[in-house]
Amino acid sequence: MSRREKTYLIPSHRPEGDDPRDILMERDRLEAIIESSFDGIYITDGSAVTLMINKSYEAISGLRREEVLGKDMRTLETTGVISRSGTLLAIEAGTSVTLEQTFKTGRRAIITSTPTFDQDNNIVMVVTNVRDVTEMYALKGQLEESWAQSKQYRDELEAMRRRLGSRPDLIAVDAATIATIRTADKLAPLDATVLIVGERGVGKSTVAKYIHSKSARKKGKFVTVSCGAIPPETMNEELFGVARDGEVRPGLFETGSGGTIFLNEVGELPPDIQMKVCRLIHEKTITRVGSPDPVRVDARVLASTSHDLEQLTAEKKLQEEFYYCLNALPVEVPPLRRRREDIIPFVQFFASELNKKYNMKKKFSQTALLGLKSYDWPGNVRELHNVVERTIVLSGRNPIELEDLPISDEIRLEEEDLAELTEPVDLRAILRQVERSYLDRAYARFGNVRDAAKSLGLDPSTFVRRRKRDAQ
Ligand SMILES: Nc1ncnc2c1ncn2[C@@H]1O[C@H](COP(=O)(O)OP(=O)(O)OP(=O)(O)O)[C@@H](O)[C@H]1O
Repeated sequence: MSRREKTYLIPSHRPEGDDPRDILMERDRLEAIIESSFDGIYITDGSAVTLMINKSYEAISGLRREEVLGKDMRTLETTGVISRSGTLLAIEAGTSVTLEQTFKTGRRAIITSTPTFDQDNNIVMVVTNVRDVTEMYALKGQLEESWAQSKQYRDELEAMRRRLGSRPDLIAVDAATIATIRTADKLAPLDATVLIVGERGVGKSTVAKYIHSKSARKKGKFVTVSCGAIPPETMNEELFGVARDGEVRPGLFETGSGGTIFLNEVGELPPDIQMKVCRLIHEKTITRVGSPDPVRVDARVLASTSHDLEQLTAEKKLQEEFYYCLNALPVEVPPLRRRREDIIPFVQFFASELNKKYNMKKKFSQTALLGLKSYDWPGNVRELHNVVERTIVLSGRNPIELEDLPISDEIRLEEEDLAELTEPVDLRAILRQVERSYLDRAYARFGNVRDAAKSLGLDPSTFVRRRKRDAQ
């Protein structure tokens, strides 16, 4: 800044006898204070001609010194350099004026113009404090956007909860799981065979039960047939029942009449049984062992597999007809590692169930939770349940730490996993920004620290301290 500009700063009149060197030093000191202010400062003389602006003003407004220095506020207003002049309003009103100002650069600020009077009550100077609100508006925009987004999520969750209302034990937080549940919702009322596909322990039986609970057959039985667990020699009798020597023993399929039959690991069924199940699906009839008479079984068939049925068909382990019989409406339950947002809710859900069961109050530390979230879970939800149970029962510590997990050796927390841990640091920064905008707004509204602090329930010294801190 040139000397000539500086001479505007200190009024030219001075008491007789003052040393001009002292005055110059005093002026420099004042200059330095104004220049180092975080707020923008804009000073005019009593007739609204610009005397000085500081660096912060340039930064906030995007205007350059030479665009405004020596200019009358009326000119700046009419040429659109600034929207409305606080200085002119303050001169007119004879008191402080606060308003929002837009600059020709598109930036925005809250300004407070305060007139200074001489002994004869003439305005000699107007000092305007300028606070940047561009960032605040950007933040406000971001905040509104995330509000809108979280409202959308809340609505979706709410809708999902309404649908899951009768099944509070069904965890579906990750978008991938929600998509699976949506598909299940569409298929549930159709009374058609659905093939539920997914790795071991992902929740295929759980989805089958869900479909049953949302179907017209929900009041009927849900009969699970563990296809791999029934010895082949007795399978026919167990599934289709026996009618021999006037004695009838109904099989599993018959007990499911009126409800749903769930064929778990359907690929394990031997070929002769596969064709009989096809008949059950298409004609809703079976024949008991020992009798040629058809018996009506009005059941819906759901099936699950963790194998590639197409490959089993190519290998001739699965009859082609049976494959087409099953595969018309497939639903995929993704592995847990592809729906990681479910992991922590699962842990919390299982932990609360197990704490009740064992009368404990164990919790997992945040790092342990992130460790669990980062693990790949080859055994999916079933493995997760086992790990949570083992840890709750065996760990001597509360909260349970990462090292207490039986899988801790296999967990490698990467930086991106820990990003969730460092989130509170970002959050703190965001909160500071929000706090700052509130402090600034209050100050702009009341024009003084005391009232602004009071409006926010703070004492003035805290208000000043926080404002200073948040500005850094
Ligand atoms: N979405 C879910 N909400 C709550 N619990 C679940 C969910 N998915 C799975 N589980 C629980 O995880 C365990 C394994 O689930 P489930 O038996 O449904 O898996 P699966 O895929 O049918 O297993 P498998 O392939 O071994 O037959 C069960 O204890 C089940 O209650």
